[in-house]
Amino acid sequence: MELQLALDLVDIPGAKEIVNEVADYIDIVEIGTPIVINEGLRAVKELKEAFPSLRVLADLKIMDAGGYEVMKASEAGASIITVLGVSDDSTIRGAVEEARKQNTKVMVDMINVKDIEQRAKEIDQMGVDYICVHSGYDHQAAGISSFEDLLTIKRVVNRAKTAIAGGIKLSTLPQVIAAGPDLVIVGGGITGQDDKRAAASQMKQLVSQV
Ligand SMILES: O=C([C@H](O)CO)[C@H](O)[C@H](O)COP(=O)(O)O
Repeated sequence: MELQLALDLVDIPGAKEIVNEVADYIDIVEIGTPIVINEGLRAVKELKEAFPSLRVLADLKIMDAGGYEVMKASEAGASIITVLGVSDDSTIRGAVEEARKQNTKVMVDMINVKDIEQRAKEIDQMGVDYICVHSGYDHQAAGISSFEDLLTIKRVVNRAKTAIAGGIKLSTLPQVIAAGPDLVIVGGGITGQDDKRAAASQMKQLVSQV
């Protein structure tokens, strides 16, 4: 099981500062959607250059033009790029085709997918690398968690790796780990702590036991 750090509410220097603190304990660093909106793919490029041994995920949440956008993120240094599960099949297939050419990977974010079971089965057949259940900020504010969705995808996904994101904290991590995702994505559960290094270290210790 791997740990991904999601960076959302910082600029490029702030992102580098946090990764400096926690790099020993994370497998993947995510350049979150808000950073991409503020700073563009330059953020992906700069983080990859600063931390070449880490995989960088570009959380573009692609909804259209999958092939083109995966190409641009891959060229910037991303190893994994996100596409939305609510997108048209052609967008997801285009993203997968381009990722294969670029030797990068596609993660499908299931945020706002209504029928998780049915859509996860369909997407799993499209050759994507990860299927991620996700309770985004707005759902978290409404008290919605994606834990039940994780159990669903664990049951029906056979080919892709499974991942979960959205409001995961040290206190909820053991329950998440027990469900057996391949990848756990944590943002505020690390970046919102006074001692980020300690939080990342404790989380890495837990996910590494599996
Ligand atoms: O994808 C995310 C969100 O939609 C903002 O772009 C976050 O990276 C994801 O939710 C993980 O962050 P936390 O919820 O703070 O753990």
